[in-house]
Parts: sequence; C-alpha cells; structure tokens
Amino acid sequence: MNQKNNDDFVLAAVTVAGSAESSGKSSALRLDRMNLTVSPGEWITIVGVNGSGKTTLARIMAGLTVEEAGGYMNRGFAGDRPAPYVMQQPDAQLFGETPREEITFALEWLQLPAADIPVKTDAILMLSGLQSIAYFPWANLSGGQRQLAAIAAATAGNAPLIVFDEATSMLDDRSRERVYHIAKELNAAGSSVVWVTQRLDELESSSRVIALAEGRIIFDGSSEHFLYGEPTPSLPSAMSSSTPCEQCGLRLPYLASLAMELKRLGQLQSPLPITVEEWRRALNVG
Ligand SMILES: Nc1ncnc2c1ncn2[C@@H]1O[C@H](COP(=O)(O)OP(=O)(O)OP(=O)(O)O)[C@@H](O)[C@H]1O
Repeated sequence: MNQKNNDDFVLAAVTVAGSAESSGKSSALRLDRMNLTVSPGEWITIVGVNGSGKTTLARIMAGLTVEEAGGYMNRGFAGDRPAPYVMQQPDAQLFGETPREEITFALEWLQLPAADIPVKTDAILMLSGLQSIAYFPWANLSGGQRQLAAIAAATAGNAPLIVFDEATSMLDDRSRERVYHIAKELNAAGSSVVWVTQRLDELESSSRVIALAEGRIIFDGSSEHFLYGEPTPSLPSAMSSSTPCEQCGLRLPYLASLAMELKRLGQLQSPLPITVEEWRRALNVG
C-alpha cells in the first residue's frame, strides 16, 4: 500500500475527444471538461446509461492510456503506476495459463519476496473460492470462473486504488457476492475503490455515487440522495418531478420505487431504506 502520499486524486477539466462516428450526437465528446476529486480510502460507484462515458472515465482513473485525452490529472495517493483495472470481459486481462499461475504472476509483478509468493497465492485462492480449480487451464473454465481469477489477481497487491468496470456483470449471484466482499475488504483495508456498475441494487446508503450522461458528471452525492433525493434545480421543469436517478435515464430499482410509494402512503418515513439491513429496521422485522 502506498502510505507516503495522502494527496487526493484530482481530475480537472479532463476532456476526451469523440470519434467521427459519435460526432452526430449532441455531445461529440467522450468526456466533457470533467472535474473529480477522490480521497484516499473512498468508495465511488459510477453509474450511467450505455455510452455515457463510464469506461472512458474508469480507464483514465486507472492510469491507462486513452487517446485524445486532455486536461489535468494529479494521481495523488493512487501513485504513478497504473491501478489494477478489472474489465467486464476476463480474457483480455489474463496472462497465465491457470488461476494459480495468474495470481502468482500478479504477485511477482508486485515484486514480493519469492519465498512469500506460494503462501500468499494460496491465501488469495482461498479468499476468492478458487482452490478447487486452481490448476485448471482456462479452456476448462467458464467465463465467470475466468473473471473471478482475473479479479483475484488484480486485487492481490492491496493497491491504493482499484477500478472495477462492470466486473461482476457476467458472474452468478454467489460469485458476485464474493467479488463484492473482496472489494469491500480491500476498501476497509484502505484501498480506494471505483466501482462502475449498471446494477443500482448494489448501492449502499453511505457510498458516493457519480452519475454520468453524455460525458459529463450530472450527479455527485450520496446513494440516498441519488435514489430518493430532491431533483436538481438546474434541470428542465419537465424532469423536475423525477429523482436524480431517473433524471440520468436510469430506472429506479424496484425496492426504491416501493419505498417511495410506501412513503407516499405514509407507511415509511425518511430516511428511506436502501440496504437489506435498513429495510429490516424500517419494517421492524428480524
Ligand atoms: N475507443 C474509442 N474511440 C472512440 N470513441 C469511443 C471509444 N470507446 C468508446 N467510444 C465512444 O465514447 C462514448 C463513451 O463510451 P464509454 O465506453 O466510455 O461509455 P460507457 O458508459 O462505459 O458505455 P457502456 O455502458 O455501453 O459500456 C460512446 O459514445 C462511445 O461510442
């Protein structure tokens, strides 16, 4: 973990030019003068409809090369090396032949003492639930199992910043929970996590949500405000009765709609629940 630099990670007026094909849209820019500050240890969830710029932003935050990017970036606590970046598709990010080899390579790249690597590899295989398939070649594993191995390798080094770009979208519920749990543990240990997702049911009350539309940040605040909050005054009045979530073109999760309806009927009061635990408390059960 990079303990030396506690400066915030800062993007200022970052712009990425659009492709010729996208120039017919209202915004031809992939990112449009984006300003963003992330503090050490923060968890940020990035949401937005398809093509809103999530992956472009995630790649810039990870320190990967994005052509035609301009503006100012100070990587601060994230350090100069690229951050681990876990993509939706595992195959492009695998270097080894098996899950065990993949994790071993990741630890070697981090220059851990050679003697520590086998023990640490076993610990990571166990944490990610991959022990039983540790020596299987990729061809014998499912896409989800390959993705779990890629995630386990990316998270092996407790990097100061880790970017998950819709990393769990091809995993089943159990594997998704496992990955989410690993990311949470890393966050609790001090890593900042950038979590790009289309799944609004993954939001937690305390976490910060950044919503993108057409390459711009159109919401930056708490999950609670995003799902239930007051509309943004600057938006056209036709949109003013909707929540920030709906204003981004995203559909409210079923449970959030239910909470709003129960509030309208006087059955629930603010703060409205988001997580299972909060629902239990709100309904006075369990
Ligand atoms: N390599 C590229 N070169 C040029 N334009 C690109 C490139 N990759 C994406 N774009 C365009 O940039 C815009 C933002 O794309 P981006 O992949 O960042 O969005 P996204 O929100 O991650 O989308 P999705 O949810 O579909 O993955 C889109 O209009 C897309 O067509």
